[in-house]
Amino acid sequence: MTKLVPEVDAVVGAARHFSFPPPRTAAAGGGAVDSCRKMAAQIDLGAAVMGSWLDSMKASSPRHRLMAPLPGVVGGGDPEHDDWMERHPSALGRFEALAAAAKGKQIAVFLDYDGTLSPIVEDPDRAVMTDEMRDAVRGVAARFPTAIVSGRCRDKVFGFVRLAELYYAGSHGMDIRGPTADANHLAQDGKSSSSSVLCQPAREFLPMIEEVHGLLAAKVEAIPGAMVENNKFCLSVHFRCVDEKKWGELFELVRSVLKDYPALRLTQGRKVLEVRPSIKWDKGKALEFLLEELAFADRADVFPIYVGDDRTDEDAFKVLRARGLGAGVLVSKFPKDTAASFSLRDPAEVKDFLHKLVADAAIATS
Ligand SMILES: O=P(O)(O)OC[C@H]1O[C@H](O[C@H]2O[C@H](CO)[C@@H](O)[C@H](O)[C@H]2O)[C@H](O)[C@@H](O)[C@@H]1O
Repeated sequence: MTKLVPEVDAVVGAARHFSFPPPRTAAAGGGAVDSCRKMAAQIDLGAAVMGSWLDSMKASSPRHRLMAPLPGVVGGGDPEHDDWMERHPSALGRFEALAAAAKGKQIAVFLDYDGTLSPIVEDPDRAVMTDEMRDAVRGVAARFPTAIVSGRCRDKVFGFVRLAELYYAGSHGMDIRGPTADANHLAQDGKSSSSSVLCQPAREFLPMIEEVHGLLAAKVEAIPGAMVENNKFCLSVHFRCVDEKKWGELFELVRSVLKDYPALRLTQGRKVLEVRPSIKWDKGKALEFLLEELAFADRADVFPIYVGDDRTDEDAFKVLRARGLGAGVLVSKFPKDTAASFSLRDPAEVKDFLHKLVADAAIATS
């Protein structure tokens, strides 16, 4: 039986009213990472249901936009907006509360790339980061340990960010490397060094991913606008530029290829189907690994801040919430079910937030 199922239920299940700081739960409290390989166990995801996948693909493009509040009106007069903003206040508007919770603690910053540091665009190869955003990330990295956690291939996201002093967790956390130089040094060839690779829990899947990439790339040619991106340990099948009437056909095509690869699973991001190894590893596990790597895992005086916009970032938000640690910040203009505590509307607000973090740290140490 083919083992594919959308991961939307986990996100929907997170739709509760949360206070800040988030409550500690016993469930995931102690989960220190011994080694990435040890935690990469196989999981069974059950059977796929075509209808629910199509619903999920449609839900990856919400139409109900969060309005900027009108002067004197809490949320622009929209009760849904007001309710959502109450549960996920702006990390800028409530910056003082967030800074107060972090006061005296070691901050560590984890940043998703697409939709967080760069705006979503039609062509994935053109999702560049502005110099202003790079300056903001550089400033944060000079103060706090900072990581990029992306679904992209590690070298590709490094090519966009080009800051050697960061940690990079590519392929949804399945390819982690540490900083390669001090804050003023950029890699000469625009590529990252392999000498600082810390964790690759899906290495044995590389030949299979290559093979499936070839099969999928050839097949999706039949669907105008569809495109397969090779992210090394996972694949992205993009449908942003595909006519909605063809989404079902595209999904069936992907499923027809994956039925012969039960060791792979399918998840979903923003107008993208993600083909990944069926190992129990995601951005949440990558966050745990990095906290361990930084020797922060067992410290109560650590305040991780994770900023992301996508369903795949929910795994990291859930880790923070389960541990009662730090703050998850969802980047979204739309009310979404999320385990994050705070929100920001778009990458421009992310940039302002990063600047504020640096300014606040400067005041605290002056
Ligand atoms: O974890 P992330 O860094 O957010 O990466 C997730 C996926 O991001 C990219 O796709 C998304 O952004 C594209 C460019 O704006 C957009 O065209 C696409 O529709 C989005 O899904 C990237 O291309 C994927 O490989 C990543 O998995």
